[in-house]
Amino acid sequence: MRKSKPKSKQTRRDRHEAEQEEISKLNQWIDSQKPDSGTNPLSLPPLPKDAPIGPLQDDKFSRYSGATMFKELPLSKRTQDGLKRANFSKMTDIQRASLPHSLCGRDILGAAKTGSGKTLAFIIPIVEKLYKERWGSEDGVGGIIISPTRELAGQLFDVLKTVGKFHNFSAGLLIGGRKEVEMEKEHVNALNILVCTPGRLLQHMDETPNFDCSQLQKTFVVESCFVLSDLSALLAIEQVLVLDEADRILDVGFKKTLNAIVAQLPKCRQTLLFSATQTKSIQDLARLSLKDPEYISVHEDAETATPNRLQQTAMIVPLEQKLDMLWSFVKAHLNSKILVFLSSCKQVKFVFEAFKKLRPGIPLKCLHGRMKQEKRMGIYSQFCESHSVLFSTDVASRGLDFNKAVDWVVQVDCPDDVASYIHRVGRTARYLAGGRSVLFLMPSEMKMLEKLQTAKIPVQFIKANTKRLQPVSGLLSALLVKYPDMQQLAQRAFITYLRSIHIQKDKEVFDVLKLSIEEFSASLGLPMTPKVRFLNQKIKGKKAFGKSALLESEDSEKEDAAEIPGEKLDIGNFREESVARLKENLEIGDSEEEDGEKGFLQTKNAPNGSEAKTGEIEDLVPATRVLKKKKLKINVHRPVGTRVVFDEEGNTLPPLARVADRKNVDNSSLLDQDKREEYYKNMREQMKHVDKEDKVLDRQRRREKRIKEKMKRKIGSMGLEEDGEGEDDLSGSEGEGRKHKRSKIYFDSDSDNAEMTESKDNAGISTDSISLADQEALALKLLSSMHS
Ligand SMILES: Nc1ncnc2c1ncn2[C@@H]1O[C@H](COP(=O)(O)OP(=O)(O)OP(=O)(O)O)[C@@H](O)[C@H]1O
Repeated sequence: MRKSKPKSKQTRRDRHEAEQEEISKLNQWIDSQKPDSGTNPLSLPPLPKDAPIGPLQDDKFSRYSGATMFKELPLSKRTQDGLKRANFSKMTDIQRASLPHSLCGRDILGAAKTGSGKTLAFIIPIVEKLYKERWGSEDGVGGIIISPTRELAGQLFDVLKTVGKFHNFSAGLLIGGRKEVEMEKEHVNALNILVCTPGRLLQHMDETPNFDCSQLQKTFVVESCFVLSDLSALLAIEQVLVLDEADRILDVGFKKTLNAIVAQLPKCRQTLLFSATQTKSIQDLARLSLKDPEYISVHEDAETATPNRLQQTAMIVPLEQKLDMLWSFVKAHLNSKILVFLSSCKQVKFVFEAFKKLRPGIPLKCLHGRMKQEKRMGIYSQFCESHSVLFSTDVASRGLDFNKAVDWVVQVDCPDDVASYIHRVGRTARYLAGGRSVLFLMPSEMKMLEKLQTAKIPVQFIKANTKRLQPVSGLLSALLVKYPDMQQLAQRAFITYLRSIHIQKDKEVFDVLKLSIEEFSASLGLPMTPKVRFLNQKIKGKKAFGKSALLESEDSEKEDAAEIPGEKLDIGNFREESVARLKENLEIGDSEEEDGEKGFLQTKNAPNGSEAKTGEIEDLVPATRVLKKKKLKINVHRPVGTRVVFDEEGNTLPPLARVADRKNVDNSSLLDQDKREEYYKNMREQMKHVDKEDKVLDRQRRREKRIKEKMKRKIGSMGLEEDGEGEDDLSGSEGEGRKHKRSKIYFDSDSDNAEMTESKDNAGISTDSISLADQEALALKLLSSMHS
């Protein structure tokens, strides 16, 4: 926000008086023209053109409810200047409907389609409120905006800086994953507006000296962000709490953190909640102590729940063809900006690394919750700038407004529910822009299509043209042999995907037993299907999984534990609620790591009914402090060095039982580990051999080519016409021959794709990639050796 220049005493006094006068006029204007509670300003006719704005004769003021332009609202000149400078002049529907109410201090529960301008609808009231309260640096924190993800918090902070450019407030971005927490603690009390993620806010509430919210009297909550004002100042008069993506912040994943935050806020506050998929749960609203909130849902009666300019399609893609389809899609849209959603961090990592090595011809990026914060922010900014493909988990699904519009949203893995679908596709077609989306559905997930249609989401079902598929599984097999690290990534992707399906709440859509597991494993390039312990019982007797000689993977076991701490048991035995919690934990892991850790602690109670109950009781009593990582209790009576092992039901096993059990039942794990090593060793040998052969062949081809070119030149110099078709015949290597092939077009390819040349295929690609010709030759060899 603006840095004030040194001014003379007189100038400061004059300015102060002018501001005082402006504030007094604004307050009179707001008071005299207040819309009635419960009315919808959108239903009022717009002000007549050229009608006077603001103070009229006889101490009257113009009507601001029903206004269509920002300049018709009772806003300070500083805010008006900030809006003008950012070229915001005409209000969107949600702004028109909510601002007249929020400016006069009411609590708001706002819902509007994605990309419809909800951010300004809560930033403006905060800035205005603090201005009218004459909030200054010595007053401390006056408003808090809470966002579920760090990237979204960063984006909201930027909007705040834009609108508040001409104000004198100080504002701070407090998000997890940053090392400067100590420095933050020193400055946080001097900030007027905080934009933060829930975990970091709570950390400051708990750890920062004098960071005391008990003085808060008013809070606005907007769209899954909270804005709380002045946490520390003794003279704090009013505060604003904003929740952006409110339904997300209010759901189970953030429950404890939010309860702990709210417990430290005074009950009397203005609260603004906004989301494209707003909560209507009375319990949620009670938790926030909303007072007669204005429920503003501007698109409730709209024909569709998604933006009108969004073209949405869905198609059936069997699990084992998802990567082929994605690859074909990317290759057909090399000039687009594409956002690809996958279900877990591991999926994202694997697909990103694999595709990067296969060089599709467009820069690739990935974003997930396990990345370092600086990297996350860097990727987010880069994706704003350039045409590229961003593989992401749901961490990018809400609120983000990528600067240069996203052309396509591709949902490779089915969203958890309708709300999640709405937010994901909402990353495109923002404000007045158009956009397209495609959803891959497995045959077993077709119920999702029905649910979308019931929720007024116009998804057009299209048939995939499988003839145009460009298969990649062969290439992936080759990659896995060449890069041992990729084997691990593939295995982890495989297991976490199955787990993500297994723990889904909506069993009508998600059924892990309907998945073709072996084919899926092969499609990732894995030579054998890793054994998934949690599916063991279900696999037995099921035809779909029947014939596989499953390989137990110790690595994958570790990975499972890392994904969901405390979960070593058969999730199938969990109560529905516990499963829901696990799922939440997975999600939180993506959005807010520190919260995620806290959530994980709940799962330890899950297998045991009574302990789970304790967790429920805890939920009801707002903690003053959300649990940090639970300290391990040391059992002093346990002999040093003994390992406690749990069976699939959660019972402890005697120390040697597991070994004995393995002996009796299955010692294939160790054998298979050896087999696997052997297999990869053989593969590497074969690859070396194939490599040698290829080199010889290549040399031979090049020699032939040189000879032919020489002959051609000779013929040319003898005055004979050159035969155009002969050129193709002379093209030396297979790879070069392919260079002249056009990339296949799949779906509605971009108009300019057809111009794409092979040289573009090298853009943004890592140096350790292998050429397409090499890959294909290798893949063929491998496949034939695998079948023989
Ligand atoms: N009055 C306006 N005039 C012009 N552009 C606007 C206006 N209001 C918002 N925008 C632009 O519209 C885009 C979407 O706005 P915003 O991010 O606030 O949407 P949203 O409703 O919060 O979306 P989501 O539900 O995805 O969070 C932004 O690029 C923003 O700059």
